[in-house]
Amino acid sequence: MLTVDFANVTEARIGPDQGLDLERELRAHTPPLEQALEALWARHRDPDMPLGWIAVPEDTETARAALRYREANPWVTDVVVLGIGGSALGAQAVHAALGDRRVALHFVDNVEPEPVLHLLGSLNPRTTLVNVISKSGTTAETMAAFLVFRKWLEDALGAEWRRHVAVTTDPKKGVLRPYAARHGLTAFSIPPTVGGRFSVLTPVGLVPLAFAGVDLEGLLAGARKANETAAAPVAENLPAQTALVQYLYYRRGKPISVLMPYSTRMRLVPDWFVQLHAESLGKAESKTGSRVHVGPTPLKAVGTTDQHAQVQLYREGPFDKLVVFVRLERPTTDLELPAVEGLEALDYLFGKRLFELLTAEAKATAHALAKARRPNYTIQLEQLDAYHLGWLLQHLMWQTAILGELLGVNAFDQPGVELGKQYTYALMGRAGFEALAEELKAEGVV
Ligand SMILES: O=P(O)(O)OC[C@H]1O[C@](O)(CO)[C@@H](O)[C@@H]1O
Repeated sequence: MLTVDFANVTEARIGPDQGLDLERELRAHTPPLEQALEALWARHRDPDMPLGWIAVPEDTETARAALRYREANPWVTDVVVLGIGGSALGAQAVHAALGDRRVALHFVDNVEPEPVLHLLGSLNPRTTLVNVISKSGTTAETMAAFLVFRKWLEDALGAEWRRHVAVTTDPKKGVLRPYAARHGLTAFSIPPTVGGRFSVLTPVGLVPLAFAGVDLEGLLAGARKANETAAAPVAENLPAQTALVQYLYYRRGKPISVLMPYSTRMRLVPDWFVQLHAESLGKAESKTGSRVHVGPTPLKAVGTTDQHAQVQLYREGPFDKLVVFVRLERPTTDLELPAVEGLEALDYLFGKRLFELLTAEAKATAHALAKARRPNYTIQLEQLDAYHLGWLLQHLMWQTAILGELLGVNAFDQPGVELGKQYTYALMGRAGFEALAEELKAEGVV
């Protein structure tokens, strides 16, 4: 089960000035929420709409293909994922939470030379598979990494390098697809209707996660469950409800949305969430073309770790945050805290279990924030497994899409990152970008 405890956003818990009368708000906002859900569901199979992520969990064949690929390549000890943003963050998050470590996954999502060289130096090319992932098949960082790793493989293996590369990209666009065809490389397709940050359950995530031993069918089944809740009436529709709470607080002077799982294993889920919310919702223009400059600022945190780094600010700083906790209801395994003679001051811990302390810390922090009139709600997962993580990820995708509808923006483009990419091309001397290079010179950038 995935449930949400909204007690700490209610007026009863945090006072009328910061709290919501949730029942009233839900009633008042049922029409726009219904409209948002209808708009998303009605177009989710439209080949011209970027809503393919809704149907992705039904595609169990891709998961089977990923598993077959893993089984056909038992020699692999290390998978290097070359990808950035939506082409890396989802798999990284799931891998950190559930990867079994029999095959090591490495993510190259930056172009800083030292870590790349360090990784190359630590790998055996004979047992390494390079999975280059790019929806557009053009991203400079990913392409640069591919140039490096492809040569590294060829230098060590000669013509055999081809068996060590898998390409995951758009079925038609970009430079990778024709290159893969020319060299007979294994290639997986990212459905054109699924944007990068919504693609964790496509081959983008499924191929590396198959090697990491993750239960792919579990992930998809959990995501299908999230779809079920997103199809429910608003009164039982969790993604609609969390989107509404996010929306109302954003409109009421809380521009920052924190995601704080109480789990080191889930520590990278907020990184994935940050891209999801930031690129989807941070927009200059509304769907009707008016200037809006909207978007909650997503912030990442991990409990309990960040209790000792960020919670001071959350509790006493500006009243500008909505904090969302993610808490597990039971551990996968646990540890008892032994009694130690001479440390009787710690006897409140003796005989207790680590998970009990973790849970107490999460509940205590949520309540301490509420006492300081800081709204927060808690997403509760029965346990950390593929099913519940798949459910959470798809829930957050739904929340983002619904929030986009409420804010009146297109949640599926990212025009704001384009100019920076073009300036990079100009600085790197790419043909066709001479005018921009001149502009940069005239403006004193170079
Ligand atoms: O998968 P691609 O096309 O290489 O893109 C990587 C990332 O770059 C962006 O286009 C811009 O940051 C993201 O939306 C995307 O996830």
